[in-house]
Parts: sequence; structure tokens; C-alpha cells
Amino acid sequence: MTIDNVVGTIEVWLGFMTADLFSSTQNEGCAEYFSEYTCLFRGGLLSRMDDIISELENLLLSEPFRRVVTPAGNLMSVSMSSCGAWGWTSDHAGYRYVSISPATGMPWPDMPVTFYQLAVYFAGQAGYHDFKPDSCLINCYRPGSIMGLHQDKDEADLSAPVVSFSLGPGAEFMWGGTERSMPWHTIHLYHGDVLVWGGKDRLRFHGVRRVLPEWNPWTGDCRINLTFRKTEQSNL
Ligand SMILES: O=C(O)CCC(=O)C(=O)O
Ligand SMILES: [Fe+2]
Repeated sequence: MTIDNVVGTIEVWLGFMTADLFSSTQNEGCAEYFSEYTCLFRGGLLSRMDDIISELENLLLSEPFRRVVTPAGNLMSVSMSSCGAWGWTSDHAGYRYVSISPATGMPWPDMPVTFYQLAVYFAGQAGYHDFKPDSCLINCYRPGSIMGLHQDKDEADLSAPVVSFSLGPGAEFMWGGTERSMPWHTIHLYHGDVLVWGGKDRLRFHGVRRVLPEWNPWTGDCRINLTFRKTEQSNL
């Protein structure tokens, strides 16, 4: 790796870069680094879009997007669906993973093989081998939807990365530190992008500040984000 291609790939990350980055083999298949543990594959999904969208449409028939409330009783602006053995949900009792969809009373739809294989592939390219996601949360951001700064920490296995697919209108993704009070930087996520974070970055605060008012031929005005996680819940 040359200094040129490192510099060319970093949008705003200079403050977070460490000397480790230059000697790291953690994510040597990575396209763009944001740190040693976070990697972006711009447009990584574009060649598979037909398959992804048709699987998505199919699973949304049995598990449509729905809005959930936070434990404090606030309706989230993002609507959600899930597939895989475990689905993330929230209500007055708290944030958690469940194996039965609260909306349908049925197990969540199976995770499509295409989704699973792509998530495993990009995790591997980012240096996270043996990733076996058992949950895929699907978020739909309509114009005006946001997701506040948060950590993904409801998974029992924090050694596995989070693999995130972005579809549809672009978004300003906030990428912060391991404390809420730390400054955050903007990573622009666009249609077809894959972002993978894990290791020391696994508990970084992050969120979506804004979704661009765009119309996308595949998803219309809805930004869809899929996050693959290994939850390793034990009471299945
Ligand atoms: O929409 C995104 O890009 C991130 C979603 C997210 O952080 C989450 O679902 O936990
Ligand atoms: Fe998150």
C-alpha cells in the first residue's frame, strides 16, 4: 500500500488514524479505510442489485416494515424489518433480539442465501474471517428519518463485526468514538456501499444524521440499510 492510496481513500478520518494503519494486515482486502478496523467498499453491491432487491421484496411480503417505540416510548422515525434467526426489536421492555416477530407471531423470514454470502464475503475482505451472521436488521429511512448516535451492543458476541449494506438515497452517516461525547465525523454512504466495522471499532457510536432527498430507481425515496450481526443469543 502506498501513502497515495491511503490518502486518497480517507474522507475525513485523519484525526483517527494511527501508525498501525500503515502496517496493518487486519483488512488488507479493504477498499477504503476509516481506521484499522473499519472498511468501506464503495459500490460493492452494485453488480448484485437485481438479486438483492428481489430477495428484499420477497421477504418484505411476509415481514413488512413497521415502526417500533423506544423504551422511553418514542416512536422511531425509521421503520424496520428483519430476517435470520434473530430480529432486533424495541418496546417499553427494552431493546433486544427475539426469535419470533412481534408483528406476525411467526419466526422471522430466513436470511436469503445471497445476503448471507455477500455479508460473509465483505466481512472476510475486511479481515473478519469466520463471520456467521444470525441476524439481519433492515431499516427503511423515509425522507426526514434519522437515527441518533448509538452503539450496537445488544449482541451477545461483540467479537464479530457489523456488516452494513446501503441501498437507495445517500446518507450522512455519523461515525463517532467509543464515548458518546467524542466528536463524530461524516461518512457519506451511497447506493451499493458496504461498510464493515469490528474489533476496537465495534462499540463506536454511530448514527444517520440525514438522508439525501433523492429518488433511486431501485428503492424510490426510501433509503434501505441492512445490518448483519452475529447476535449469538442462547435461548433459541
Ligand atoms: O442506517 C445505517 O447506516 C446504520 C444503521 C444502524 O446503525 C443500526 O441499525 O444499528
Ligand atoms: Fe447501529
